[in-house]
Amino acid sequence: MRSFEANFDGLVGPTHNYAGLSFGNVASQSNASAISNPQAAALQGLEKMLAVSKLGLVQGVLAPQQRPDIATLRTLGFSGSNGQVLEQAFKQAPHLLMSCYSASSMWTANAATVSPSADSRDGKVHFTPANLVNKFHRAIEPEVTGNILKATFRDPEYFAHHQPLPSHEMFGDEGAANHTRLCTEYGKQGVQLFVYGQHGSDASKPKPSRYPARQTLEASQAIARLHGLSDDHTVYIQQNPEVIDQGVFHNDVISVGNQNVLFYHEQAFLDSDRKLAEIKQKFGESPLHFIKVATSDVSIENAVRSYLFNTQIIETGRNEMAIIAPTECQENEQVHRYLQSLVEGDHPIKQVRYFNVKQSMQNGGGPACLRLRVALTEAELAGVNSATLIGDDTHQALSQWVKHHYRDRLTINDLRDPALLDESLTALDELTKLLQLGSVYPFQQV
Ligand SMILES: NCCC[C@H](NC(=O)CCC(=O)O)C(=O)O
Repeated sequence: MRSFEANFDGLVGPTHNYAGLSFGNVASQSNASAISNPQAAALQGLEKMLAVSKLGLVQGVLAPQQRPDIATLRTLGFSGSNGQVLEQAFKQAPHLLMSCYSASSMWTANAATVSPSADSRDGKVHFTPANLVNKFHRAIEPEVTGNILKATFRDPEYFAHHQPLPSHEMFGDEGAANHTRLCTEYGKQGVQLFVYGQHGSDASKPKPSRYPARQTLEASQAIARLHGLSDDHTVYIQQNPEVIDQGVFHNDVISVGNQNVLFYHEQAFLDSDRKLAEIKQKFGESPLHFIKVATSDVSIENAVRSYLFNTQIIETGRNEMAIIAPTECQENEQVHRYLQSLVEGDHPIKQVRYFNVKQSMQNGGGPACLRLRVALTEAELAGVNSATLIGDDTHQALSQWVKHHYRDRLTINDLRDPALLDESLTALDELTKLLQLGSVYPFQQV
């Protein structure tokens, strides 16, 4: 049966703003308090989705979270009418208000880890929502993420949905941003790479000193167990703590893989040679391309600034791939030069396409952060909620919905405005109808 990779991008929510919430994420910190444009952000994302679907890939969309998360604000002791809750939080603890308003669920690479049926013992596609415990504004995502995933990947015959891992730093889990799968064909047994930032239960092991490591080995191991993966086809690699300290807060800021290609910076991993040999041995005899980028070609600073590795490598034909890169890669002289030479190399990557996702980039999310990859067979695709799949019609309907409901300017001061809450919930209620999701949001369940 035909198999392929589908990409499910996060739809940017109506409250997209720059709050400087992510310590260790250079872009988020340096754009704290900048003025955002939620409408442009959502439309940029939708343009990318349509373009990828026109390249022949199956493209879907995942709905955003309910923001503001008024229930969490109430749990934290703010009370009265919704307007009073917002005003009290704004005055007493603005960082909590900003957290409960964040549109961070747009980065669906952090929504979950996904294992395709070809690798799982029970032959199902497995999903585990990431607990995102390292950042408060993201730790409030997993429950609704689980609802949205279940409403999107609906058919229990094909899809297994797990609970997020326990909310403890020992099991810090950031989802697919720290996970890559190599394979010969999407529907054949592949090798899953789990890249972790630190050991959760052994303080003597290497770890970064300046910025947090968000993913633990213990979390990755638990997911491999839940998804029924075999040890013979699973590799755990530690991320180099030195690059985390330079702003590489997820592995997908320093490496990306697709099919038989692993594209990575020479400083990405600890114990690189041994780990790459393990991947090769577990991958088997078929050709495997390790594309290593030297520091002399692209510095870590330029990799972090341009998001060279936060690109999507997609299949465009038999053994032909394209890179979907942010326009920041074109604007960075060293990276642009590198990409021009890359497509001449002896490997399947033949072209680079640039996309403007600047609204997301300014918060540290590139093209790859915006998508969750789900390898599927034809039969599994038939079990997906078809209203969430992107084609011209859905693209148009969603773009109109965005233009109708979203503001084109948002500052931190606007978050105290109760009208923003009403606008946001009205928009989301309509969205659940457009995408046929049912009542996935807390405000729809009371
Ligand atoms: N995969 C990309 C994730 C980017 C995300 N940024 C943020 O949450 C920034 C939010 C803000 O600062 O307003 C993060 O760091 O987890």
